[in-house]
Amino acid sequence: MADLAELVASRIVDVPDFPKAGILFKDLTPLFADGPAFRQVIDGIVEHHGADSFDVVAGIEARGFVIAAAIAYATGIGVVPVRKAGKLPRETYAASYALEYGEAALELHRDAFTPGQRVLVVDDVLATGVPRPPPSISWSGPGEGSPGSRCCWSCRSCRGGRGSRRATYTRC
Ligand SMILES: O=P(O)(O)OC[C@H]1O[C@H](OP(=O)(O)OP(=O)(O)O)[C@H](O)[C@@H]1O
Ligand SMILES: Nc1ncnc2[nH]cnc12
Repeated sequence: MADLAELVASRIVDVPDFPKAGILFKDLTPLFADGPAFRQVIDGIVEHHGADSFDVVAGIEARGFVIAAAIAYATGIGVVPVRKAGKLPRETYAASYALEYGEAALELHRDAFTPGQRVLVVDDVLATGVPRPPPSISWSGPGEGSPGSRCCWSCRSCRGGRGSRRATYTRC
């Protein structure tokens, strides 16, 4: 796991003051672009959680889609997009939250999950950690209470100018 965390850290580029002054942006595009490294990370996530421990994977727009789709393909399960407001065509559940550098609202189709389904929720970076559903976001309706919330990598010291600039990555 330490090796994997080091691999991830080595493929992330820190971009100061993006998208606004004071934010140290963690750019994961080099990790996504490196086939062997990306595969190792996806396999590591699946191994960490256990391929039999979830029935569906949900990815948070937009960078979470990249990871969720890869996990879904690797495990042969389905993927549910958790989207920014207004993108999904049918009835949704929605929740608003504050990002490290703004506001956002996430939605998912009301019939995205069935009761009792175990959902692996993935995203690329956890900065404030507010929008991890659930329990941070209380999705209601079918499937309520059943998902296991997981963020792939949490990023400490993301906030430029606050504390150390050295980031550490831990799988939760
Ligand atoms: O812990 P937090 O403060 O919530 O920050 C992390 C979230 O912010 C980013 O998404 P963003 O909304 O910028 O969207 P993007 O993936 O479309 O770039 C990132 O991909 C996470 O979803
Ligand atoms: N510091 C950061 N780097 C990359 N993505 C982010 N999303 C929210 N904060 C972020």
